[in-house]
Amino acid sequence: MSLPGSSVEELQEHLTITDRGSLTEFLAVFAIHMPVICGDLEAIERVAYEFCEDCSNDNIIYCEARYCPHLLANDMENPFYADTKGNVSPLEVVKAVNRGLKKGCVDFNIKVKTILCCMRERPEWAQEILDLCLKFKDQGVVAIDLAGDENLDLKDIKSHDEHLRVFQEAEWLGLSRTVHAGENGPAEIVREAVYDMHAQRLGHGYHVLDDETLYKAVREKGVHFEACPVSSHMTGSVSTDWTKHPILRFARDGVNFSVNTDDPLLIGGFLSSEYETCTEKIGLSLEQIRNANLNAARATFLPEDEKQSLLKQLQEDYEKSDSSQGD
Ligand SMILES: O=c1[nH]cnc2c1ncn2[C@@H]1O[C@H](CO)[C@@H](O)[C@H]1O
Repeated sequence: MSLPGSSVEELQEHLTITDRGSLTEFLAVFAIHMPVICGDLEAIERVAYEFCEDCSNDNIIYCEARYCPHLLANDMENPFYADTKGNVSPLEVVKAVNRGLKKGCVDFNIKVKTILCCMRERPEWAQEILDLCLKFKDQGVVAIDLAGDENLDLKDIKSHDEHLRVFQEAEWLGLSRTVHAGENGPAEIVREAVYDMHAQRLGHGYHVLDDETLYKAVREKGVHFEACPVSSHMTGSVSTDWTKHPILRFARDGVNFSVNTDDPLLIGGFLSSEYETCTEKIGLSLEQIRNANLNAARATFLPEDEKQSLLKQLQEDYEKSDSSQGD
């Protein structure tokens, strides 16, 4: 295996992004570590298992984690990250992730579901990803996503027809949908995600603010914004001035948004560091962060009864924490 650095600490320096750059630079880091686990089912299962441990250590009680099975597989003619073709299919990848999560959820007393990502640069994978979502609908896969660099699509400001088709089919089949849109791309991609791809949630979505009419419409529609404060800054997707961060406006306007981590390995922190950024840099209040978490629970892709019990648990925990502070 070839990896930069001669110790874990040195490797970490290559993987953790400390300077603000572009989304393209941000995504380029995946090329360092992904070839190491790509096609290695044992490693993939272990990563999924340890992900539960990391979540639990950060006091997370429920999480929807997203990944693209094809990026971890190596059985295609041109594997994305592997140097050579192997025999690990996207199906085997999903099974390995499910095994790791199943065990991890029990051992660390946490609930983790998954969202499978289509990639903007590989529309030819989309149908198989939809098929995998449907196949594993009762085994932890809760939704379909579209990830990747939005600027790739900017030539005609439109996503690939195949992605539109697959998301329309997902809606038709009753599968939940989220789309990375308006992160570094324009408001038009948000419009497309909501109206042409029927996204109930948006990955990031910040640039909706460039179009006030659209902003009003999606706000009224109750579309949920999955904001990722640290990464939004690292990818250069928002202003360098933290106090002008889109989520401040979202919070003020009562927009349905939540606080999430985007690629903890790259940003070198987990959910608590996002909260820290929200309070210390952006200036959100504790109340606003709690509201964001309640929004997150309401916007989960869980069945209604599980959603209600998650909401109840959060509310009870917040009340408990308030009353213990009053003592
Ligand atoms: O912030 C992001 N915007 C767009 N694509 C992303 C972002 N973070 C990660 N990925 C891409 O989506 C895949 C599944 O998570 C990752 O492997 C990466 O290629």
